[in-house]
Amino acid sequence: MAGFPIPVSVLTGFLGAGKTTLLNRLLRDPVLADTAVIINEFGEVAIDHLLVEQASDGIIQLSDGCLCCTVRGELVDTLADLVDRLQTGRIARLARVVIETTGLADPVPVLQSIMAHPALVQAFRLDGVITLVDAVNGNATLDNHVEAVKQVAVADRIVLTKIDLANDPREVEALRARLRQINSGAEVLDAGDRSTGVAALFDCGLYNPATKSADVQRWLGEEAHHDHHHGDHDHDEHDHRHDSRVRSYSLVHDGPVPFSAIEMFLDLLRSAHGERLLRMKGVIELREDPSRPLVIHGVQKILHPPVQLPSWPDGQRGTRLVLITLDMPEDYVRRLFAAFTNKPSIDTPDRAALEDNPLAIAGR
Ligand SMILES: Nc1nc2c(ncn2[C@@H]2O[C@H](COP(=O)(O)OP(=O)(O)OP(=O)(O)O)[C@@H](O)[C@H]2O)c(=O)[nH]1
Repeated sequence: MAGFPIPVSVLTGFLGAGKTTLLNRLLRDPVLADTAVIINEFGEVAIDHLLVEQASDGIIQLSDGCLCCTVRGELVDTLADLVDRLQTGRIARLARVVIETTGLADPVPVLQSIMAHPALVQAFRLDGVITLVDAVNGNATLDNHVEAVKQVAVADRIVLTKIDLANDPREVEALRARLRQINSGAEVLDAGDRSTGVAALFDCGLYNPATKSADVQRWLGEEAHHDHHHGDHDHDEHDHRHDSRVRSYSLVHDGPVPFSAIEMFLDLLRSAHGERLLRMKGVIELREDPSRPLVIHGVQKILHPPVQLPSWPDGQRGTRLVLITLDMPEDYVRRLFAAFTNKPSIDTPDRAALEDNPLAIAGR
């Protein structure tokens, strides 16, 4: 059906980080007409809801005058309901969905619920995760809550809010450095900047409707261009104890890889460490069809149905995977990848050995 899959953006950030404030501002942009806003609200009064409504001119109405849905039950039901309304003509157009998660939420299950649902995965595509971090409380929040670190780790865009309230610019810079350390692939933007608008925050997906092309480099983030990780934490481990649990790194292989090898690599990774794999995205040069890159992305054990692009958009072939992990032994992943791409090092079992007995190399 025309118009599908509908891009979904997930707006997350800790309690009071400024999600609703930013959303209200964004919704004034006419580009966001025909956007449905889903608010994952567990508080008493839906103040967010009212605020969103006030700023809502031009946005579609979902039911009796309400433009946003407040989710208390299942997010998947709300999304399925939106599709149903669209298909039965009760909504004329639905160009985009924005899900504002509750502040305490781990965003990974939200992403999973879209990807794991056979019908929803056809109707929606994940555009990106926008994570807000409060410049005043951000450091303490990251210290105290691993969920906050996860929110930063899985982000495609990070927005620093309340910089105007911060007393010490050096602390803001330290926070900025910390965010880059946790997630070097995501752009870090300032909420107060005029440029931090719709264009900067949406369309993080692989396919960019503005340029009508796929931008692999932008989608994967700069991390993909360095075959090394950024997990060398020179911070005090006591202060930043959660940060070091989260790693983002890229795996790069020049030259084509057989589909079976990639499939087996991903299967092993997901079965051995699925819950530790927060997010994964990548492009693969297939031996069977090297001119058409295979695009994969996944959340934990769930892999979005892979798609093939008609050609290599930026001319740069090869296999590039970006992994964001929690408590996953990076060494294991690198060895596994090397084994399947036939680059065994001296102390790494080769692919045949892995296929014979995959559990024998379970990590360390
Ligand atoms: N000075 C300043 N205040 C801000 C900024 N962003 C948000 N605020 C204020 O911070 C408070 C919380 O903002 P909200 O937008 O409600 O935050 P939220 O993340 O939606 O909050 P929850 O839904 O409770 O998690 C409000 O009083 C906002 O006016 C900012 O950049 N600067």
